[in-house]
Amino acid sequence: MLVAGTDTSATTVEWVMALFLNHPEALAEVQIEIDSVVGHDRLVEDSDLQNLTYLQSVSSLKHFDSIHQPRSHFLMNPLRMPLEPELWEDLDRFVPERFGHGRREYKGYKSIPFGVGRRACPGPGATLGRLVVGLIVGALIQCFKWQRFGVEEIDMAEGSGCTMPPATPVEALCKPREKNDAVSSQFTSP
Ligand code: HEM
Repeated sequence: MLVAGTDTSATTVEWVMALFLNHPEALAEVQIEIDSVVGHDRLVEDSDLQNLTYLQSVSSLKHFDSIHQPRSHFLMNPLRMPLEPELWEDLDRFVPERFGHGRREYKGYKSIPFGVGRRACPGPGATLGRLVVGLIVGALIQCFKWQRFGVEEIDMAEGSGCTMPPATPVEALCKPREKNDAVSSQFTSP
């Protein structure tokens, strides 16, 4: 469980934050969404995720291809599926809406970042991966303002390793959002 759940989630959070840093307009939109769904008095919870559709759409872009190497012996290549132009239009464009408003990337099994069938990533309704990444990214955006160090975009080149981390670790500037002081303090409260 530790092995399946740590590097996979940490790497995906890093990629999702990189996407947000390169698309500040999407970051602003998600912050508005979180503020209106969750407010300023409590941290984002798992029951909120179904209503945070734009957050889920952007996160899906990177769930999309940050999968661990499949352990099954079935002859299928989940790493290729998100890169197939026959399955997906405008592959190189940032289009979170393709996953938006309740649409799921699994529809028709066009992408299976969490596997399928009996050995798939477990979870109540949503997979544990989707849940954990949604909660972490949601809390980071709810509580902090994020920006890149400069005008240069975050490098999206892939490094090596079975969870496919970024080639260059993602670095960014962040500062607490003042109106969320009450919520941020929950990070440190016992
Ligand atoms: C973005 C994060 C994650 C991704 C992309 C992901 C992806 C996957 C995939 C593709 C499989 C199926 C592997 C196979 O076909 O053999 C899997 C299985 C599994 N995952 Fe995840 N996962 C993530 C996060 C997590 C988390 C947070 C946990 C637990 C806290 C977790 C627990 C497991 C377990 C226990 C299995 C094995 C299920 C079984 O063999 O019956 N995963 N995951």
